[in-house]
Amino acid sequence: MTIPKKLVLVGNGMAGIRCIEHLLKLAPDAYSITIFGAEPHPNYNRIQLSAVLADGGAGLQDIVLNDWSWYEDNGITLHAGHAVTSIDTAMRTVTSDQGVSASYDVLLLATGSRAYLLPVPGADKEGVIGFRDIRDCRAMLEASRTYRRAAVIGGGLLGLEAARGLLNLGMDVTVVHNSTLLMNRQLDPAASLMLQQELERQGMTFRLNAQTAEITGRRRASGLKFRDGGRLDADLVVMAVGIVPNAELAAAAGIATRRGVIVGDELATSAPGVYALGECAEHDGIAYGLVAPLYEQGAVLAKHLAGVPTEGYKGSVTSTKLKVSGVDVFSAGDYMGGEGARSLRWQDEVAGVYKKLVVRGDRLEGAVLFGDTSDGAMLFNLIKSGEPIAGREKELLLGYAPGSGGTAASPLERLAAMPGDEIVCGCNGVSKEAVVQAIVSGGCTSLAAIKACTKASASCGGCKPLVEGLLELTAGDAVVQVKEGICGCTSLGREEIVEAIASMGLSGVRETMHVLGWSRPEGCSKCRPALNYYLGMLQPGSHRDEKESRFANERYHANIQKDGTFSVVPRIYGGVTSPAELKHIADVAERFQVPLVKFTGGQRLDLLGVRKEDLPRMWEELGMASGSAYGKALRTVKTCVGDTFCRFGTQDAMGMGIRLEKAYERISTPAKFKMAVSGCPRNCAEATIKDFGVVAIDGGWELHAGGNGGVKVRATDLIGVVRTEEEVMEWSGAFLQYYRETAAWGERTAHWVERVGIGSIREALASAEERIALNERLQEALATLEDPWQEIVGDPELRKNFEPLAAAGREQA
Ligand SMILES: Cc1cc2nc3c(=O)[nH]c(=O)nc-3n(C[C@H](O)[C@H](O)[C@H](O)COP(=O)(O)OP(=O)(O)OC[C@H]3O[C@@H](n4cnc5c(N)ncnc54)[C@H](O)[C@@H]3O)c2cc1C
Ligand SMILES: NC(=O)c1ccc[n+]([C@@H]2O[C@H](COP(=O)([O-])OP(=O)(O)OC[C@H]3O[C@@H](n4cnc5c(N)ncnc54)[C@H](O)[C@@H]3O)[C@@H](O)[C@H]2O)c1
Ligand code: SF4
Ligand code: FES
Repeated sequence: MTIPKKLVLVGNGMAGIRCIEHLLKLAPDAYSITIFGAEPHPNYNRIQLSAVLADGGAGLQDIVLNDWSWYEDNGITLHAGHAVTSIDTAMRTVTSDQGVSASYDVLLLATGSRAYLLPVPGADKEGVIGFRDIRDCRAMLEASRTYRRAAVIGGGLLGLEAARGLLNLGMDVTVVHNSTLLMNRQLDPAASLMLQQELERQGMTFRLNAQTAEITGRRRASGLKFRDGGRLDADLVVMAVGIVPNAELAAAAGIATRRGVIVGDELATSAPGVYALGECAEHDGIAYGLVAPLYEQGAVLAKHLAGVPTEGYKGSVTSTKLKVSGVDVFSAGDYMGGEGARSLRWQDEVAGVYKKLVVRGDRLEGAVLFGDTSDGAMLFNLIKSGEPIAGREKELLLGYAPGSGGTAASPLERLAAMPGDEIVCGCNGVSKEAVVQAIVSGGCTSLAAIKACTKASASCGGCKPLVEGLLELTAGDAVVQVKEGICGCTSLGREEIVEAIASMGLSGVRETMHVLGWSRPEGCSKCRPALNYYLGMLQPGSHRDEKESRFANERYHANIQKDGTFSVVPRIYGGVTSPAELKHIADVAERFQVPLVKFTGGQRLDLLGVRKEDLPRMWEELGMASGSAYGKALRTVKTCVGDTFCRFGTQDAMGMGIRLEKAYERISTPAKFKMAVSGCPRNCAEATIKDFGVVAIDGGWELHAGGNGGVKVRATDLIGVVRTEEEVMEWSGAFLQYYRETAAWGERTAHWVERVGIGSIREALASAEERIALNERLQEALATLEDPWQEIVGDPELRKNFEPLAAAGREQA
C-alpha cells in the first residue's frame, strides 16, 4: 500500500475546494488532506451573497456548498477560523495565526482576494466596509436596521449588486462611480445608459464621474467629500472598487508574485511543490475575478496532481452577467471593438432590448446583451470557439431560427437547435449534452437533481432558465416542478402555508414551522413575521400576537430613527384636529423636549427625537390612540376639506375619512395600507395613489385601489362607483379583508393588484353576499384589537421593555 502524500490547502473557498472535489474523484486515496480557512465557515457560495443581501439575509445558511460533514466524510482535517501566517518552503510547513502547523508534500494556495479599500482619509471609520464575505453581508444587514443612507463606491458588478441589495433593505442608496458609465469594464455606452435608466427607475441614485476624496464623520462615517468639493451624506459606505489578490503570504515566503502569485500552465509557483489557483493566482499576467476560470484552473490542477494527462491551463475568455437587479445584462469578450472590428447593433426601445455583436473578419469577438440575455451562452460559445460566423450575423443578432429565413425563434427552439457540446453553465463548464445525459440516463427530473448531479446552476444561477428549458425539452411531462418557498427555510409558498394552517388548525409560529418541516427550526426574519401575520389573519380570536416575530418598530410601536431615538405619531382621524388637541399635543411635546415636530405626508403630526424610555410616559400623557405609523396596518386616511368648506366640494370628505379611519384603525394588513378621500374629482387628497382611494363625484363616490406614491408610482384602478357613505364602508371593508386574506405578507396592494389582476378583485367583490361575508370576517378581527400604546401604558410588565437596560438585553437576545 502506498502512503498518501500530505496535501495542505490554504484557503477554504470556492476555487480550492472545487479542486479538492475533482481530486477526490480522480485519486481518492492519493493524498491526506488538511485545509486551513481564515473564515469560520465551511466552503460557501460567495456569489450568492448578493442574493442573500437582496433577500434581507434569508438563505444565508442555504449557500453552504460543502457542509461540515463533507470534510469529515472525506477524511479531511479542517482548521476553520485559522489564517495561515507563514510558509516555510524549505521545511515544507505552514503555520496558522493560532499556532497550528502542518507539513506538506504538496501545498495549494487558494487565498482568493480581498476588497480594495480606497486609501482616502476616513476609510478606517466605523460603517466603511467592502463586500466580500458573510461578515460584510451581516454588517450591511445590521446597518440597514438602524441607518437609512448608504453610499456604494464603485458602479461595477459588485457595487450594483450591493446597491440593489441595500435598496431592498429599505435604504436610500447612492452609487458613486468614477466613470460617466456604469459597468464601464463590462458594457458599451448604449447598454450602460439603459442600465442606469432602469436602476434609476428602481430608486437607485447615481453620482457619476465622482472622485471620493475623504470619508467624513467622527467615529462613524457620516458622508463623503469629493475632489470637486461636493458632499454626500451617508451612514454606511460600501467600497466596491475592485479586488486585490491575497498574495502577501506567498511573497513573504519568497514565492514569485506580481499582482497575484505567479503560476504557469500547471498552476505551479516558483517554489517546489507549491501551487496556486483561484483569484490569488496570476496566469499569463491575468488574475481572474470570476469563478468560471477558477474552476477551470481547479480541474486542471486536480488532474495534474492525480497524474492524469492534461494540456495545462491556457487562460480563459470570460463573460459576465449582472445578478439580482431584475434586469438582464450580459457581456463577453471584446465588447467595445476597435480598429478593424465591425459592431452590429440592434435595439428595441419599446421592449428595452439592446444587442451588440463585435465581429472581426468572420469571427465573433465580443457581445453585449441588455434586456434579453437568452442568447448569451450561445454567443459566448462562438466567441470562445472562434468558429466562422460569416453569413449568420443577422441570425445571431436577431435571434432568428437557423435556416428560417427570418423568423424569430422561441427560447425553446433555440435551445433545441443548440449543439450538444455547447456550454450552458459557464460557471461550472457544463455542456448541453451533460445536462441532457443527466436527465436521460441519470434520471434527474428536477432542477435540484440536475444541480446535484452536474453542478449546472449551482454557482451564480444565471443559467437556470437554460437548464430548466432543457429539462422541459427533454423530460416533458416527467418534470418535477420545484416551487419557490416564501424564504430559504421552506419550499412552501404562501398559498400552501395558509391552506395548511387553516386545514390543520396550526397555532403558533413555532408549531407551524415544526409541522411544516422548516429546514431551520428557528426560521428567519422573512418567514417568522409572515407566519405571525397569517396566523393572526386566519385565527383572529385565538392567535396570540408574537411580538418577537415582529420587526423592532412594531415591537416598540414607534419608528426608530437613525440616531436611535423614536418618533411618535398620535392618531388624528382624517387629519382633522382642534385647537384644544393641538395645544395638548404641543404641551406634551414641550414637556418631553421633543426636538422636532413635523407634519407627515399623510397629514399627521410626527413628534421626532423621543427617547425609548420616555415612550410609555409620553403616550400616557397624550392619552391618544397610536397612529400605527410604524406598522403593517392602516396608516392614515388623508382628506381634503370637501364640501364642508370648499366651493368645489360635492361630498363630506372629512367626515367620510374620519369614519373610515375610525372603522379600520389598528387592523393588521399584509403591508402598510394608506387611504385618502377627496371631496371632488380635483382630488386634492391624492386619493389615486393610495392603497384605497375615495373620490367624490356628483351624487356618489368613486372607489379606487392599488395605488402607490413611493419608489415606483402607480395610479389606482377604479373598482366601482357607489352612491352612499354606507356603500363606501361596505366596499372598502370588503376590499380590505379580501386583500388581507389573499395577498402575501409584505405585498403592497400595488403589487398584489398587478399580480392577481384588477378584474379578479372586481369579480370577488361584485356580489353583495360576498362583501357582507368579508365585512363580517373583518369585524371579527377588529373586535379583538386594543390600542397598543394604552395597553403598554396600563401594564407595568410591558413598560419594562422600554427601560434602557432591560430593553438592551432583550434586543441582543
Ligand atoms: C458578492 C459577490 C458576488 C459575486 N458574484 C459573482 C458572480 O456572479 N459570478 C462570478 O463568476 N463570480 C462572482 N463573484 C466572484 C467569486 O465569488 C470569486 O471569483 C470566487 O469566490 C473566488 O474564489 P477563490 O477560491 O479564489 O477565493 P475565495 O472564494 O475568496 O476563497 C478564498 C478563501 O481563502 C481564505 N484565506 C485568505 N487568506 C488566507 C490565509 N492566509 N489562511 C487561510 N485562509 C485564507 C479567505 O478567507 C477565503 O475564505 C462574486 C464575489 C462577491 C464577493
Ligand atoms: N455578477 C458577477 O459576475 C459579479 C458580481 C459581483 C462581483 N463580481 C466580481 O467580484 C470582483 C469585484 O467586483 P467589483 O465590481 O468591485 O470590481 P470591478 O473591477 O469589476 O469594478 C469596480 C468598478 O469600480 C469603479 N471604480 C474604481 N475606482 C473607483 C473610485 N475611486 N470611485 C468610484 N468608482 C471607482 C471602476 O470604474 C469599476 O467600474 C470582480 O472580479 C467581479 O468580476 C462578479
Ligand atoms: S378635492 Fe375638490 S373638494 Fe377637495 S379641496 Fe380639492 S377642490 Fe375642494
Ligand atoms: S452560469 Fe453561473 S451557475 Fe451556471
